[in-house]
Amino acid sequence: MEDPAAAPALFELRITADKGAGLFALQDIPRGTRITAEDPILVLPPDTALTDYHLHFERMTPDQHNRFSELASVDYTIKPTLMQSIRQRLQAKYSGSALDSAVADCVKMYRIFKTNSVDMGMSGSLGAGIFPLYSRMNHSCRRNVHNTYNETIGKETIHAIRDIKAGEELVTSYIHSSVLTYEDRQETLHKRWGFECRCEACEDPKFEESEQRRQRLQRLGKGIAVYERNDRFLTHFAGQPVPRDDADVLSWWEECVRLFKEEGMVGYNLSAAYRRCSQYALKLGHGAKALAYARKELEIERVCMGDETDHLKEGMEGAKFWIEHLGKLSEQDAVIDRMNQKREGKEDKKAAKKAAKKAAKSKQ
Ligand SMILES: C[S@@+](CC[C@H](N)C(=O)[O-])C[C@H]1O[C@@H](n2cnc3c(N)ncnc32)[C@H](O)[C@@H]1O
Repeated sequence: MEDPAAAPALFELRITADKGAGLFALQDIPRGTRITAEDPILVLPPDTALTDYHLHFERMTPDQHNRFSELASVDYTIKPTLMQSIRQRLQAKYSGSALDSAVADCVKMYRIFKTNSVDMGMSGSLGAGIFPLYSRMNHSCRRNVHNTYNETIGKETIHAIRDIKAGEELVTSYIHSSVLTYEDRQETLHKRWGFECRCEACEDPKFEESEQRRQRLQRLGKGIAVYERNDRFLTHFAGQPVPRDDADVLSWWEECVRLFKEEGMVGYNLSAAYRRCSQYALKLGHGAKALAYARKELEIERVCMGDETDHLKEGMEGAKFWIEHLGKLSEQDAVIDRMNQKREGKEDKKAAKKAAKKAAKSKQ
């Protein structure tokens, strides 16, 4: 078996001029390559209260503590009432200067955790984690890698979503709703991660085209949401054009696919759009088209995650399970077709017999 430690490194950690540390490719990395699959340094359960952070901090080994403490940190403001609650909580254990430093450690830990953590599981259902390499990756609104917590293998993975050249920085997107326009992205990134984004998308000379695509994606998304919730009176989206019927909504999803691809958004958004195309094609009775879209979804899923997707079985979330489902439907259709043919055959024979009898009678 090949020793992974002997393989040439795909990337290295470098200090940048304006973004702190970041990860940089040491060789060309083809689309779909799994760049890392790593274990967390620390995981906090969902909805951990700030007043409980110290419990997790105290449980860390010296090695975990050192790796964690080296990470970047944004100086989030903490309300005086919350500071008071942390203090009260820690008073049971510490006093005097030890109490002051325990409070300071708790705040420090909170800031590092919030700056560097990533959700694990669907909408953070498994909590949030700090991962040694993920936590060193900078943001881009047009990322070149996809990161996800893969529950099947229990690791955070990073995959190349396009061919990456040696020397390029590996950049992911910190924002889930990647169709945010420039202003909204800047606001979110500044508030949460304390920086002004000057990524490829934000500094694009064809900025207007990108902005128009994102605005169009937002409008399509809103119209589709109104149609799919079957609530044309959603006041929030008043005045929003809405697809007329299923054929129309399929064409809207197809436009989303085109725009996501043009924007280089080759991730969850694109695979979800392919799924909707596949579902509407099926609803409209176009089985072959539904399967073709499902295969495209699977291709994107593999690029972003690899093949270990058993955790996506429930509700056919994973593309391979959707494809299996489509296969079963077409098997059922084939059985029904065969039954119909058999029945029609019997009916034809009966009719022929009857006609022959009638002809014989009329000859007599
Ligand atoms: C998860 S850390 C990323 C690694 C970090 N650069 C380091 O030195 O460890 C997030 C922080 O990195 C910086 N950062 C990430 N993406 C950036 C970008 N596109 N422009 C400027 N700063 C960025 C911000 O300070 C942000 O709060």
